[in-house]
Amino acid sequence: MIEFEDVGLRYGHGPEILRDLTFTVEPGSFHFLTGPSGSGKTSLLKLLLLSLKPTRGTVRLFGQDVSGLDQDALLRMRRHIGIVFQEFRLLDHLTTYENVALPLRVLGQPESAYRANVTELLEWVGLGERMDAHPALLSGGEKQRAAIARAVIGRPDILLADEPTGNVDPDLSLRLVTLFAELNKMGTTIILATHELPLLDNFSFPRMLLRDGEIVIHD
Ligand SMILES: Nc1ncnc2c1ncn2[C@@H]1O[C@H](COP(=O)(O)OP(=O)(O)OP(=O)(O)O)[C@@H](O)[C@H]1O
Repeated sequence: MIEFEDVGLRYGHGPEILRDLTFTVEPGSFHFLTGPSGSGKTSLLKLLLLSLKPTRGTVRLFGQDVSGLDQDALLRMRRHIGIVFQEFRLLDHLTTYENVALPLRVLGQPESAYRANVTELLEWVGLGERMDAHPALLSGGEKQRAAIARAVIGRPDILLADEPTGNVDPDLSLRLVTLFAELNKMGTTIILATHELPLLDNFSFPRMLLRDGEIVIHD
């Protein structure tokens, strides 16, 4: 599903910040991406999200070398990938329900086609009672669950998460990763970047450890 072969990335004329990345992610798997601050986790997620192109090597997603794809094909592929950003990126002028429904609205779906799915998903992530609230009134954990719901409403094949537990207490962190694990059980491939190593010990998923731009452990 995801194949990297000797991938390198540099920003502008700067040094290579990702080097010699060669790995495969099988469909339906769950990987933690970890490593110290500045090791390149966010940059690697951007390559996976197709918002950055590698400066060398080959990235294959869904069996296709992404370097040969035109803008339309990249956008089509991008629809199969969901992302949860650390800073939520919810729109304050929309309700929680409207934020989660937004990706479907943008695709032109009528509300009658998605209302029941959005409501069901919000109930599943524990926001059934909060769906009419605006994000400013949600707690950090509620915002994060809304961001997760928005990322998965379009049923992406791959879900990327950048430090999704960055702003919440350890108990809630554990519950959020458990939520990702439940999504994974339903078939979504997940790559979750975090530097919270103790949290990972609660789960047996393989870890990719980035150090100075290279993967040093992938088990
Ligand atoms: N747009 C950019 N232009 C130039 N250099 C960048 C850019 N974005 C990131 N970098 C550099 O690339 C390196 C990797 O950064 P990246 O954000 O990918 O690491 P990270 O592991 O996600 O860090 P953190 O855990 O602190 O978020 C760092 O040295 C950073 O300064």
